[in-house]
Amino acid sequence: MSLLDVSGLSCRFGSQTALSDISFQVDKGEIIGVIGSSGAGKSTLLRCLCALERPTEGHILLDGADLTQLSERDLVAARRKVGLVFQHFNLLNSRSVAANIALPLEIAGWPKPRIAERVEELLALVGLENHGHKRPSQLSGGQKQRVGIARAIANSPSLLLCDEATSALDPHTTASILELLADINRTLGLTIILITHEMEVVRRFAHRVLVLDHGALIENGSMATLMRDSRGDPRLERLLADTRPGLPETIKRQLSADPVPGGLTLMRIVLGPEAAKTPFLSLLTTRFDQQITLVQGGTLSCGGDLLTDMILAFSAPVTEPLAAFLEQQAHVTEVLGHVPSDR
Ligand SMILES: Nc1ncnc2c1ncn2[C@@H]1O[C@H](COP(=O)(O)OP(=O)(O)OP(=O)(O)O)[C@@H](O)[C@H]1O
Repeated sequence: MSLLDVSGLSCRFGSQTALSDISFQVDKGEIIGVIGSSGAGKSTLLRCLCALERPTEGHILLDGADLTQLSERDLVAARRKVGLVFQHFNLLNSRSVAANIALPLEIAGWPKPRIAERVEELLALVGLENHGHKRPSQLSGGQKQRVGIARAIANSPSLLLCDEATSALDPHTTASILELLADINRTLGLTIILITHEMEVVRRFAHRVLVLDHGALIENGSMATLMRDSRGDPRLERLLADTRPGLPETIKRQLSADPVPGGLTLMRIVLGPEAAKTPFLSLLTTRFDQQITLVQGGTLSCGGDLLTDMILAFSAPVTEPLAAFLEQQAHVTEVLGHVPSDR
């Protein structure tokens, strides 16, 4: 049984539909990235998943309990199963770092000595051993988010929801927070749903991607699947644009849909984890009478897997045997167009 089973979820505010008939499952230990442009419904989904919003229709089963059917009293207990990490940390500056982390444990009625022990354990887990006595205002943004994460996992939730958890951080700090979350996922087996508008974060961190668009779930798969399905879908192409190798402007200007006599054919090729380990380019050159140039791209880390996402220039028209070979070896092949060879 899945840890989380969302079925037929819709949420409307008057005539405004924020979520429309959404269904997906999440297994224990998965890291899911939820992405979509502004107004796609990400925050509404997050609020439904932590039972802060009652959906208009549908069911949300977390550990077998339907959040949409629970009484207010049972919801309090159910909400403890969901940890929340916020974009702006939401720490209380009137309390020390340790007391911020202790807060959910106090609310849950833990005895004081056990709280102190647990807080020490959590401070060590997030790499803030000697910072417990400080006020949040004395910490950097990355350290504040570490406190936010420690507080969110204090009660050992089944699910950690991260709401734009890295959007207020610089790229270096973002990387260190994602590393911490990946560590927590690996060591504690904690299931994580990360809601963000940053594709790069999803690409590096998530095992699976859910794409929301105008309240509908339009994609649910690995990063490799998303790359394949994005062909010809402007909504997905737009989301992926910043995170994929693109053509330089000078080449783009010369691109034609029709073959150019004596020119080059430009193709986007995505290789899955297995093919990404093979000497793919030399294989192509030796097997087929072609000169092949790497125009852009290389190997990327995608949620723990390696994918190669590249644009290649082929010196001669792509023959049927070559096309068949590419189709068989590559996860995605897409002819982008043709350019003169003296570009
Ligand atoms: N309480 C509300 N009352 C009315 N409309 C709402 C309410 N909450 C959300 N909406 C509408 O539902 C749609 C989805 O909003 P939501 O905030 O979930 O999107 P989002 O993907 O999180 O956007 P953003 O990235 O800008 O935060 C939007 O059109 C929004 O205006």
